Amino acid sequence: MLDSIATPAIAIDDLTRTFKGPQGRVKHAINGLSLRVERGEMVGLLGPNGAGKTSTAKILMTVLLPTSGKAGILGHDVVRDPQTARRVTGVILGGDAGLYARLTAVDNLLLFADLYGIPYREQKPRIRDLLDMVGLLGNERKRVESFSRGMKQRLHIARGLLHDPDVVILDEPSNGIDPVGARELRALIREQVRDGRSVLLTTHYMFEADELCDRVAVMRDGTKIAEGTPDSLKKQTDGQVVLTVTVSGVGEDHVGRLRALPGVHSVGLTEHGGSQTLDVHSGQETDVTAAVLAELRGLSVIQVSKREPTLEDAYVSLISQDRR
Ligand SMILES: Nc1ncnc2c1ncn2[C@@H]1O[C@H](COP(=O)(O)OP(=O)(O)OP(=O)(O)O)[C@@H](O)[C@H]1O
Repeated sequence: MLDSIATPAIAIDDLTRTFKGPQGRVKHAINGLSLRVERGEMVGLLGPNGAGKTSTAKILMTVLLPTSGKAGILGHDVVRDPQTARRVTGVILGGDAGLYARLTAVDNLLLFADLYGIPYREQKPRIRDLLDMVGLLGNERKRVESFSRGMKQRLHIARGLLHDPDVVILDEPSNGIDPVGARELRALIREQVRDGRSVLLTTHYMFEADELCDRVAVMRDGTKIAEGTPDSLKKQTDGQVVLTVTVSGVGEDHVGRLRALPGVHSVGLTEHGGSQTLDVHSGQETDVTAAVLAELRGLSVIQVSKREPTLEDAYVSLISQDRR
């Protein structure tokens, strides 16, 4: 049933990958993961640092072997038939790896077109189309070392799509990209699905997953702890409100005391240079505002507001529930 219309774009079954840690201790980077990406679907793989997202992406890219379990791209097993799996897969990474800084954009693409075995006469028109699509025409004769991070990322996309793959794996593509560049990047990613490609996206940016993905899977410690549409995950926080407090001077002891308050489900703390944001999740039936502010007495509270839960809130709630 290889590559038939019923074959999922990506099929991962009971996948495990272990590494030897210090003192020979076995560490499960992936622990029994099963996941499908259907044809024409974009699925987000979310999770905190060390959850196993990149290890999963690497197995799909055929650069890391699984310890057990199976993974296939369009029915091509990544261990038994890595060459075919690679041929149908485009890989788009974040950061500097995978591009030659001293070469121009067009020379980078010509080099990879050779590596992908694209016939010589097709290379130039294909490269021109891709440079046009990612908005780099006019800069194609400049060396990559002179490119901004956003321009490099657009070149990564062109590189990943050179051999016109049906399936695309994006590993944290917008890491370190400024908000305008990241928005352009999201539009480019969205176009890939419109063109009929199937996409697996790993990201730390919840609004990106919410905006782009048909479904998301949340991993923690190598295991999938939740899966569904962004809306279905948000619904799990139905009946919750988030009290957001901009403050400075909050420590772990404050967070611990806030978590213990009656009616509080979870607490998130984000640092932004001089200030901090506390997100306190609670049920609608209990107004925790007064109790929270009492715990923060003596600190400099800048702003207090209430809002509906976002995908990020659902994610934080899932991750902290799993911790308990
Ligand atoms: N080559 C390796 N040797 C030993 N341990 C590894 C290796 N690669 C990954 N790990 C471990 O496996 C676990 C999962 O790592 P992985 O990079 O897949 O997580 P991640 O979800 O992609 O994290 P991040 O969001 O930080 O990129 C981590 O504990 C990591 O330290």
